[in-house]
Amino acid sequence: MAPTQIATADGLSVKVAEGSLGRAFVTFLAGNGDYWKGVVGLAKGLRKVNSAYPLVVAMLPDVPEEHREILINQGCVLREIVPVYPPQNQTQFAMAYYVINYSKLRIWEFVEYTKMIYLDGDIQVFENIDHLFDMPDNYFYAVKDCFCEPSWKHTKQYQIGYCQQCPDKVHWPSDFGPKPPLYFNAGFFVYEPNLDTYNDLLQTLKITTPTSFAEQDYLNMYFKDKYKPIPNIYNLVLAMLWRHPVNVDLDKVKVVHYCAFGSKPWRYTGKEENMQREDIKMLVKKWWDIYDDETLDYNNASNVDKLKVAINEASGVDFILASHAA
Ligand SMILES: O=c1ccn([C@@H]2O[C@H](COP(=O)(O)OP(=O)(O)O)[C@@H](O)[C@H]2O)c(=O)[nH]1
Ligand SMILES: OC[C@H]1O[C@H](O[C@@H]2[C@@H](O)[C@H](O)[C@@H](O)[C@H](O)[C@@H]2O)[C@H](O)[C@@H](O)[C@H]1O
Repeated sequence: MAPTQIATADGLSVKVAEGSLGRAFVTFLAGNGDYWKGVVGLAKGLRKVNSAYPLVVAMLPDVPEEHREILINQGCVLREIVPVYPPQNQTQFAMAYYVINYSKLRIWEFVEYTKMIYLDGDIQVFENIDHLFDMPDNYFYAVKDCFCEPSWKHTKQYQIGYCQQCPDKVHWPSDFGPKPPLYFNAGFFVYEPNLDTYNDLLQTLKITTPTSFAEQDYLNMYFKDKYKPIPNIYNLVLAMLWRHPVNVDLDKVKVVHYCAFGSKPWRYTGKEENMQREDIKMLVKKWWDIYDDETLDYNNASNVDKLKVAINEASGVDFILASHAA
């Protein structure tokens, strides 16, 4: 396959063969708000669990230079991406800003990597999950979501109390047509970058009517035949703690997804519903313990860590050149 043209920090232009950079984690960052704190926490969390792979940040052009420098100084490999927008439509997204999440689709273009694990910026990894890269290729691995939060109130599932987390509690009525296929949370997934898939994702999006959970709905439709559920220890959607506690063994959870309303650790006030729960307070503290741990900062990292990043930094685009030149 054609090599990828990349620029190195010293201005040389080199070609990197597709797949030559192997495996990496990747997250998505947009805007000049405070999600960069989530990405710093994620970078430090992956370092704490001694992951063998770097963290790539797919970021929109609106991420300010100050935040980029912080992320570079925390050993992140920054890749600037162009936004992806869905077709113009009157859709009411569950959250208005979800429209920017379609830009996640750009990560299928990162074909200098053979396999990547995508994590939202509001996710923390508390135990090593490198073994997930060894799962068989050609599938889309993710954790089943839950339909019981009010953010689902527009759906038939929510209205009749049906949830894939407890399919025997309320059965799907036969006159509603076929039961919904298994549905994953798009905040964490294992996938393989591929240009054919990437181009088809973008082309298919142009003829797909947007729906309330934006790119999460779209990815569930697109990968419905390749989707393989993995245990929720790899992406604990926090609402599971009060919606389906019997499905959660917190002692075994490796990855926590701070997506419940009011649970973003860097914004936590404890005032929202469920946010005074002891388990929530414990998980928010666990996140802060990593974020505040200076021994986990990149400048205190091992040389192996720095070599890992240096090899991958070569895959950066011109803006790394620009930031060093600034
Ligand atoms: O202003 C924003 C909003 C979202 N995001 C990214 O998009 C992901 C998904 O958004 P969010 O976490 O709010 O979705 P949730 O899983 O909480 O519904 C975030 O984790 C970030 O990685 C971002 O970078 N800036
Ligand atoms: O753009 C749609 C988003 O949909 C998902 O978030 C939702 C989903 O998990 C619901 O089930 C929860 O009820 C809700 O709280 C939560 O925000 C993904 O985590 C996020 O990355 C992104 O794809």
